[in-house]
Amino acid sequence: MASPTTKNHSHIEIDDINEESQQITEKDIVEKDMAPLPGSSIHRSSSRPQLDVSGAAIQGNFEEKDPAILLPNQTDDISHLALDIGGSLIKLIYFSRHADRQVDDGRKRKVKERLGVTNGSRRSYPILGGRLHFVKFETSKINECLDFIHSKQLHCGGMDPRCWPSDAPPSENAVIKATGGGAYKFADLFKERLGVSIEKEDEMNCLVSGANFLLKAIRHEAFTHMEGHKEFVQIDQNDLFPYLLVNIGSGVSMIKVDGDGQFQRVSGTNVGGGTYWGLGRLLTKCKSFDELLELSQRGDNSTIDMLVGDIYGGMDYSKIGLSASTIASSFGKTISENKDLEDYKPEDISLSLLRMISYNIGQIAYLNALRFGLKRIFFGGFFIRGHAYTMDTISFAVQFWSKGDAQAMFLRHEGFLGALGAFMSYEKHGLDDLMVHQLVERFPMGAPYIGGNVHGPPLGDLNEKISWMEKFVRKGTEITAPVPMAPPATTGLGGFEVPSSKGVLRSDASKLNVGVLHLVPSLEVFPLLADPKTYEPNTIDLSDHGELEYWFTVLSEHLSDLVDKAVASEGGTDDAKRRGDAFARAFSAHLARLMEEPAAYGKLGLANLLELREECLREFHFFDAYRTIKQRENEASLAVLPDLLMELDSLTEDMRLLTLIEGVLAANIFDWGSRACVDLYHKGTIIEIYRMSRKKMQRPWRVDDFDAFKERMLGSGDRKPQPHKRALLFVDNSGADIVLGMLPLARELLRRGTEVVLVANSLPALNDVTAMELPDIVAEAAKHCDILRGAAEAGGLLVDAMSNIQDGYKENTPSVPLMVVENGCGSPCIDLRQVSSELAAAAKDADLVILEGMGRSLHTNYNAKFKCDALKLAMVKNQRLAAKLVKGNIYDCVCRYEPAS
Ligand SMILES: Nc1ncnc2c1ncn2[C@@H]1O[C@H](COP(=O)(O)OP(=O)(O)O)[C@@H](O)[C@H]1O
Ligand SMILES: CC(C)(COP(=O)(O)O)[C@@H](O)C(=O)NCCC(=O)O
Ligand SMILES: [Mn+2]
Repeated sequence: MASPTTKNHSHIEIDDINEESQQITEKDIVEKDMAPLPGSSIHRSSSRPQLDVSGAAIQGNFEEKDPAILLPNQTDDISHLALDIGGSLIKLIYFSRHADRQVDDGRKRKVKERLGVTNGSRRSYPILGGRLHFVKFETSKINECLDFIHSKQLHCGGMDPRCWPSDAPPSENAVIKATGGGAYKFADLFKERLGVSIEKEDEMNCLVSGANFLLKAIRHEAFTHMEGHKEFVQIDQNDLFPYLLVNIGSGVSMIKVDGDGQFQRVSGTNVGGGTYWGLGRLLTKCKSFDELLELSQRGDNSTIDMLVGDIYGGMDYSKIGLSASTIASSFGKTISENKDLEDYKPEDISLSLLRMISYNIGQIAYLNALRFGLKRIFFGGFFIRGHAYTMDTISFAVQFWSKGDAQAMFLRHEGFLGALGAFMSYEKHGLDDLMVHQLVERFPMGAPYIGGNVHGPPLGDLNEKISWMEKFVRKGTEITAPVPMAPPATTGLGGFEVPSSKGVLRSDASKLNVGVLHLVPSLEVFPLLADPKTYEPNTIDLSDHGELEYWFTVLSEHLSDLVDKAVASEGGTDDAKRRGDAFARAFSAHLARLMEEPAAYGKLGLANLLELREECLREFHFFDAYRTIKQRENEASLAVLPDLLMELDSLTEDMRLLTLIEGVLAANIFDWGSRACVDLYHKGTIIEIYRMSRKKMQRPWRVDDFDAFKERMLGSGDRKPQPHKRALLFVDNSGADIVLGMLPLARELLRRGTEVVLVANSLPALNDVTAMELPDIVAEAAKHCDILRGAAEAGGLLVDAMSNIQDGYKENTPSVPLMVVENGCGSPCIDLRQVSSELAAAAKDADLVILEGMGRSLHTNYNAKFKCDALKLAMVKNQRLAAKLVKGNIYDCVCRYEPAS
């Protein structure tokens, strides 16, 4: 019987949030390896501490997912912290180890044995997980930075990452990598205050290795931003170089990048971010950079700038392509009038200044690109600050001067390039070896609200985090989403109109356009994808505003029911209620944030939203909200399974196959993620609903390739086809769905000599069955079925689970095996670019893939093409999706069969 499982979810860490400032700058990124990487291409200085890996041994169980490495001969204290101390801002990156240790159950051991799963794919050494946190401070407030490092003991990183950060004081030779001018300027202060030495890394080198890493390893890193429209650019790793990197910090560096470690600083300009902020501050009396930026949004630069129209009596100078609204001379109007500074609106000054500087940088950048024949220009640095108008202005300049030949692109981690490069220069981290599919982006609870500087000690535990959420939410109006989308507005000739004042630039929020990137070294690309390069998991692209609005409403309306289930799953205690409330607030805030700026967290599809919801639940320690429901439905379904099997066995082969597919589709109605279905459940018992659903299974289904599938399975006439060798069944919900739908189908395949691998979620999501739960369910079902029993035994599934089952069966079929693998996901949808190594290994011999359920086969993968035969089975439990995807109605069914492509 499926029992509620308590998985080890401790890898879901709490992001540190500062209560005092209500600002967070923790941009947790990447987890990383601890082992040195041979042949790594980034520059490494010989003076840096090296890891002594002699005598390295795996500590603990070799079978463990990410066993720690013991380095007995390692003596150096190697810091897990890197800094970029610039003229304006300090960028800090630190590493924290994943605290999780996955449960190493019997199923996993068996699967590894049988499928030959390795730890990670290509490596000869084990990998330690972890993640990088991204923080920034104003350079003028360096003491806050030092306090932060001290409070988190970031400078005391010992070598054993499992107890890192440690409480041990830094040893004599503790070293922190740092780049930027402050690495020189503040070296003594670091020694004095923290007792650590700063090891300086070259700034340009760091910028380049940081940018190369981001462009290669992070899927939605680079984007264009034109006329308010943000579009992510898929970078082909093999066609990245050469490019121009323009880092707009206090000053501006322009670097021609030809490869890893191959670059030349070809130009720069002293008119940069420091100029905007410095001059702006003097001219407007603004107290912060963000205030200045916000002012610009309400400004009208035509009161300050001399426009072409001012010179040409309101006319365009069309002969040379200049519209009347083009700026002829920045600040030019202020000379001809008898006015003082006070007579100008600070808003107008800020805008004029912003345009002046952004255009200028865009133009110089383009000229340098032209000098070297570079088509692509990436802009980084914190001057950009994710600000739509700044990006539009730069893009416009590049487009205007290049006549559309060159393209400006921006980076989501804009200001962290140098710090990232400094971090990567630690020999042991080897971030540059990471593959894009090993990074998973997560969005911490604070993401919708905060960003900015850290003051005071970070938050510690869940309780503090909830209080913070409560306190923050009480402030009501502050929870709005930030960066306004500039409206499409150009004159067609030259120059933008005044930016829209629609929306507000929340000074504290828009900085967090990056989420948390976890490194999961064991993730792999699903080997059976026909073309991983063009594969896009999401069927529904939420960049269509109507679509976005609809799905946001669906998820919002579902929220209270979900909270009820989550709270009940934790015993309905006051603590659970408080957590439930905090979860609802956090998730709603994400939705609000994304409603304002759908691309804030990278390209947004429905699958991302559904996953975000699960992540938010886990963040507030709801590890399995539907556990009781799942258990109840499993029991009810297992009770009727023997009758169903008998009924199936009495049918002819043809009828049986049809009845089995009907059964899968009918049982897919048990979906607690669908509003319509949840309403249904109030109207009858599980078995009644199942029967009703089966009765309604009239063919033809809305998408009905059953006949083609049947022909492949059973042949036609005298032709008896070879059975498939191995089928991967991506299973969906617990209860009837798995027990009365997918297991009987698995049994049929087994009966026909096909090995079956049940592919289930690694973590709970809605009422989906997990890989952990499946062996118990299979064991229970096997009590009623020889085929299942033999196969489960052959697949090593019954070793633990069946230990208390009395043996009453004759082993008359030396079966093909039935196995269970986890898919590496914790969401109702599945992104096949990032699956577990177990699943990747199981896929090697598979020649049939069956995807079941709306999440796995409609919201995601409906359009996926496979190298092998594929069957997609789902009941469409949402009216809009039915109409859009299959031109049908709610409860219509999809049976899509696609032979190997
Ligand atoms: N909170 C902020 N405080 C000061 N400057 C900021 C802030 N946010 C963005 N900026 C802009 O970012 C610039 C600094 O960018 P950055 O990439 O950190 O360069 P640097 O390494 O020179 O400090 C500033 O000159 C300013 O234009
Ligand atoms: C979350 C789901 C994808 C789960 O469906 P399943 O994969 O279990 O068939 C689905 O229930 C869904 O799209 N729900 C939201 C839409 C609605 O409530 O109508
Ligand atoms: Mn489901």
